[in-house]
Amino acid sequence: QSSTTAPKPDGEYDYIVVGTGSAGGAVIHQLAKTGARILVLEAGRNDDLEEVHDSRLWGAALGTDATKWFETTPQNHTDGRTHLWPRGNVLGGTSCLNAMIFARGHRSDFDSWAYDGCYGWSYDEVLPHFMAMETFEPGGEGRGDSGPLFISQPQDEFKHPGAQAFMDSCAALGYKETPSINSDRMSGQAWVDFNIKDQRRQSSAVAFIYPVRDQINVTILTDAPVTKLNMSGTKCTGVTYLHNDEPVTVNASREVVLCAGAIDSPRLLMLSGIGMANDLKSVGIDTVVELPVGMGLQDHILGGGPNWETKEAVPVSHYNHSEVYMWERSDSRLPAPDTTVLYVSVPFASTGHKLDYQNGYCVLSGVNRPHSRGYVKLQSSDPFDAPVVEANYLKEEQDWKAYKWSTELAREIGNSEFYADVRKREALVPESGKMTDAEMRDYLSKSVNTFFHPTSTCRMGVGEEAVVDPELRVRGVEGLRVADASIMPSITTSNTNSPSMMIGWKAGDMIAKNA
Ligand SMILES: Cc1cc2nc3c(=O)[nH]c(=O)nc-3n(C[C@H](O)[C@H](O)[C@H](O)COP(=O)(O)OP(=O)(O)OC[C@H]3O[C@@H](n4cnc5c(N)ncnc54)[C@H](O)[C@@H]3O)c2cc1C
Repeated sequence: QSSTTAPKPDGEYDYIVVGTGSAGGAVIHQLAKTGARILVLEAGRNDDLEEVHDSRLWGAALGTDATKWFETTPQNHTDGRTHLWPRGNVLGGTSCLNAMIFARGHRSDFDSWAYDGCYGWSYDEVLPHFMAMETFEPGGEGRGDSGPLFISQPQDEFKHPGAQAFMDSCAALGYKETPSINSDRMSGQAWVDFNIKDQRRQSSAVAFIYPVRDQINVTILTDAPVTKLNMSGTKCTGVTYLHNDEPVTVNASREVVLCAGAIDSPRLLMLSGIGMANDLKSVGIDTVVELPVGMGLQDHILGGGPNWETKEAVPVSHYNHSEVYMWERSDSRLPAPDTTVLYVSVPFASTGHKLDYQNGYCVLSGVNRPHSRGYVKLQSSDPFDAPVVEANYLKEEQDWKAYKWSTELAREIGNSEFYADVRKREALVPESGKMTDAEMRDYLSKSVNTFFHPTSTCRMGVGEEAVVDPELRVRGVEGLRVADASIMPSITTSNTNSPSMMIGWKAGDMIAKNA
């Protein structure tokens, strides 16, 4: 872990924001406008790396020091494999690594949060925040036209032929196209919205932090890992972070806002004595406030089974290799989609499978309303020790059903006539294309990959499961909020960048209102 050598912050700060990811960037943007004195501490590096900015290089950013890696425990239902979870370690956090699909979520995601007591978080109430933060290039009802985050769609002249074949296959199977994944109807096949402007990534750093970083009230340190939240009784007074490898204490006169993401936010809370007493005791930490920190972890599965070898090289995507998605219901009795399928213009398999060719395409299959939940726990009281990450993929039978349904749909799409000219053969399945139930279960468990969407480890709510209240204040603690993907009571149906940004934006507004 590197440590900052920038001049030490010597001022007084109203707010300390820990982490500059999807949510943190939006918090900083909104708080900066208030004129309050803000210190931003980011553990990772600066974002001066081409791999982070060129949208076509997104996979390459994973091979740089802008990425750090967590690993799950061996998973019972994924053939005993562990799964690597990359996270952004850079100004802009994981918004600098992600595939740039911009999907807000289904109306029912937010309505269910509100129904469970998270007042202020229903779809109608979060929509103005989604709208305020964006400028949607094509425009339209329910979309923003003056926010700092630029959102576009693939342009006709650059659309990928394999993506077009996906749209045609879905239509031929009877599914209805939707104009945008962020329109009133999320279900159906669509050309995606993405946070890309002129082949450049709109990370939360570029969109939210750059416009305010030179303001006199904003101090930003990168390479400044926070190791602990400082507590005086049950009040959070500030943080300790590493400066020139030395621990330094800084105070916040108003609040500390924790935006370290779904693994590191619960980790920092637990390291500071906020967590489950028995677990903390087992690693030698005294409990200050007992809360179910780390519990409730969710992630989407992204299955990498359905792959096809092609006769020739597949054209290179002008964008991010995944220009089309379809969200659908695995059971027509469901009120909202619980699965996704998406075309990718390169081969992609999980660690459970090996592909023995270069040229190909795949149709990935996702479980987007998972019932399974896991946890994050500390392994020790050392802030740099890896945490225990138990994903519990496919623990609940309902998730198997949804996964099987979406994988079968993905196979149907990839085997359709619309790929007949380019397809050589389907990989990873018997030549007949048919599998027994046992073979299918084996294929599915080997295909499981993460969608890279961990959430819900510091859940917002009003009951015993809640770590933060609907204003995102840590329950029973003064001067401390959490604002990032960890606060989602349940994971959104969508990919998680857009809702994380909204959470940060809304948090900034809520804090500013109380200031
Ligand atoms: C490979 C990949 C592809 C993805 N693709 C998509 C996609 O296409 N669309 C989509 O919507 N989502 C996608 N996601 C998921 C999405 O990017 C994340 O859900 C989202 O960025 C989470 O935001 P966050 O604010 O919660 O956390 P993060 O963005 O991870 O931010 C946390 C920040 O806190 C910092 N931090 C952590 N610990 C400390 C500490 N101790 N001190 C100081 N700072 C600290 C980190 O360095 C980081 O900058 C993808 C993710 C990955 C990894």
